Amino acid sequence: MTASRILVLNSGSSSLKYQLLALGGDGGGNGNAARLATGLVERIGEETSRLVHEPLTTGGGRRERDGRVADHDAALEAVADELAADGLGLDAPELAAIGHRVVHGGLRFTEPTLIDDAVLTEIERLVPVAPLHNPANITGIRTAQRLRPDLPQVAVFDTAFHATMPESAARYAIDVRTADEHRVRRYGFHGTSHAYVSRKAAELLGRDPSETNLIVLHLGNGASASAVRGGRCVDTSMGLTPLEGLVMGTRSGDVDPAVVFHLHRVAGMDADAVDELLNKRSGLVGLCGDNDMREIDRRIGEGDEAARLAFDIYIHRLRKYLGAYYAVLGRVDAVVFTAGVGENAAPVREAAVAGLEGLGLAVDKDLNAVRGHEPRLISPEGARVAVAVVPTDEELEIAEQTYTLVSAR
Ligand SMILES: Nc1ncnc2c1ncn2[C@@H]1O[C@H](COP(=O)(O)OP(=O)(O)O)[C@@H](O)[C@H]1O
Ligand SMILES: CC(=O)OP(=O)(O)O
Ligand SMILES: [Mg+2]
Repeated sequence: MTASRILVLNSGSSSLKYQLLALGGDGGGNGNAARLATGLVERIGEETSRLVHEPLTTGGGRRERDGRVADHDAALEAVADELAADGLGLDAPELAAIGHRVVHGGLRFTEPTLIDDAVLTEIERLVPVAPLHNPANITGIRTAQRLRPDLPQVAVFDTAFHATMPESAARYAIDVRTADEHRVRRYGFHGTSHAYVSRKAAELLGRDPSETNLIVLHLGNGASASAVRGGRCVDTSMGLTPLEGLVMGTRSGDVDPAVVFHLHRVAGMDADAVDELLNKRSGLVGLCGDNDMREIDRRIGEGDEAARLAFDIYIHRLRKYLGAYYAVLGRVDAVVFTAGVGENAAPVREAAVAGLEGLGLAVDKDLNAVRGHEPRLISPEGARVAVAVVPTDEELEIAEQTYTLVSAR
């Protein structure tokens, strides 16, 4: 059987990550998916944009291009050129569909969805509740439609996995009529990652996912925790928007909502100014000027007080959610770390569970220091609760969901 190619686009506020995969054919690694090319365009809109492209099957090496990429439209054009140079262009007949990561799907979208005008309008309507993400996702979709109007375009939503949250976790304790009228509730994000990592973690533990309870910590630039019972999400730390919960690279996570009125009344900041403060000038960058955990780690090593305090605040919040989700689940089989920080920052993992032996939680120092791309346990042998590192792969998950949907048409 010949494979179908799926191009996956993950458009962030200032970046475009992409992967081209072949699915449904014979052979190939990773189940039956083979990765053909991967890359990213970062710092879109700045003078110092950079494109990194890596063909994975042609034997050609990794290519980097520096120079301004004005917007997401130009970014996708540049990616299309790189793919074409490898004989993997968007005009290839093997290309079966384009899968898009869409961050906010609201109440309506809880499954992978074929994109038409009505779907696009609904994704646009959700821009106010995902202001950093949905606009970039929409540009990605429009450009892809322009380049290949004949191809199915599929949206895979970050919110979908969290649709199973019970009302007790999904509702805020505010006036019900106001909440319902404006659809103010907790949606949760990074769901594609939480779902993928939950399945992989159960596999690593040798357990049936339907009988496995997990706390999944997706710690990237954006960060969120999920409580997963038997493969279904029962609580997650992000809410109406991807601002609630953990301390992130540039986002505050939880604050007293009165901070917003206070800054309005005493500092004259309007809604947009506070929005910008909490989303872009808070979190690690607001606390110490850096949002990259590698840099923070280096500064801590030099005795930098601000970096130390930023790290401590980050860890304190993470531990609070760990404790909360332990109580939500009652029985926990594993705590699972994923995404850029979770997969790479051993000091974060160590500090997150330090002193929690009473809860059955510990990391083995040597196992925690191991680096790698495979799912692995880092808890001591025989530990009551496993602690694991499971690399996420949102692109593979989106490709598989996209392939399943278009193959069934
Ligand atoms: N080797 C590393 N050590 C510590 N932290 C790392 C390392 N590599 C990446 N990170 C962290 O991961 C973050 C990016 O995570 P990622 O999951 O790629 O985020 P996003 O998908 O939101 O762009 C970086 O900002 C940095 O803090
Ligand atoms: C929803 C979200 O926060 O996504 P990211 O981590 O990619 O910014
Ligand atoms: Mg991410």
